[in-house]
Amino acid sequence: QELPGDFVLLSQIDPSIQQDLRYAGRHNFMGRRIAGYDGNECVVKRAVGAALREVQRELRPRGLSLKMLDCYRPVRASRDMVAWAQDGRETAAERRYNPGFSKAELFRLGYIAERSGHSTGAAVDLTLVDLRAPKGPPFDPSRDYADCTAPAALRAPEGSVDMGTGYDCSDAKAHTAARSISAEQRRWRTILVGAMTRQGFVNYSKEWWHFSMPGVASGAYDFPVPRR
Ligand SMILES: C[C@@H](N)C(=O)N[C@H](C)C(=O)O
Ligand SMILES: [Zn+2]
Repeated sequence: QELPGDFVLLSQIDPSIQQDLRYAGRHNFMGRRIAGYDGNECVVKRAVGAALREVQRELRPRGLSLKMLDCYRPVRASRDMVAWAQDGRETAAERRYNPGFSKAELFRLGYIAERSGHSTGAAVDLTLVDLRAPKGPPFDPSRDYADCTAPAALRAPEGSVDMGTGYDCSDAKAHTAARSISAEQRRWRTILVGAMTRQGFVNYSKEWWHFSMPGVASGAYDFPVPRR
């Protein structure tokens, strides 16, 4: 597959890193595939991919794996998010991701960026999978799950360790340093942030899952996320 600039498929750098690009399907805050996500394939700048391979190398002997939730994001996807946030409607399923305020506030409060670092290939959203834990149920789009701040057994399943909130939970509980989580949830966040920081990534304080690599970005791109 031809990719512009210095972009690579993460699967070619480290196929052991799990991928569940949530914006390529229905299990996300918009409840549908987001524009530009033609496939579930993590694309990043080469330096980011190399650093993720090193993070994975550190985690694997501990029985853990990275799971990518978002990688390179086409500019058209951010435009789709802006239009959705301003459409004046809000379903209960959408509200699960921002239980404390309306989706129209998501950009002003810093939970989604109009010009996202993801579009440069230098930012990623990710979590940890405990390779020794049982697999857990799949996401069922017809079910009424509890909101993203609820206990893990009640919220939509994500097939990953319990970080205290679901992915893309726009709430103070998702702030990386939140005090309102358990010691075990804090321990998982500390493991993820520690492993990523050691390879040069910087965490975004409002989202335990969002990391970027300084010095790698060189402009925003709009090619579609490829199919596998
Ligand atoms: C939307 C969320 N996954 C995210 O990535 N937020 C940051 C702020 C962004 O949009 O760049
Ligand atoms: Zn992100």
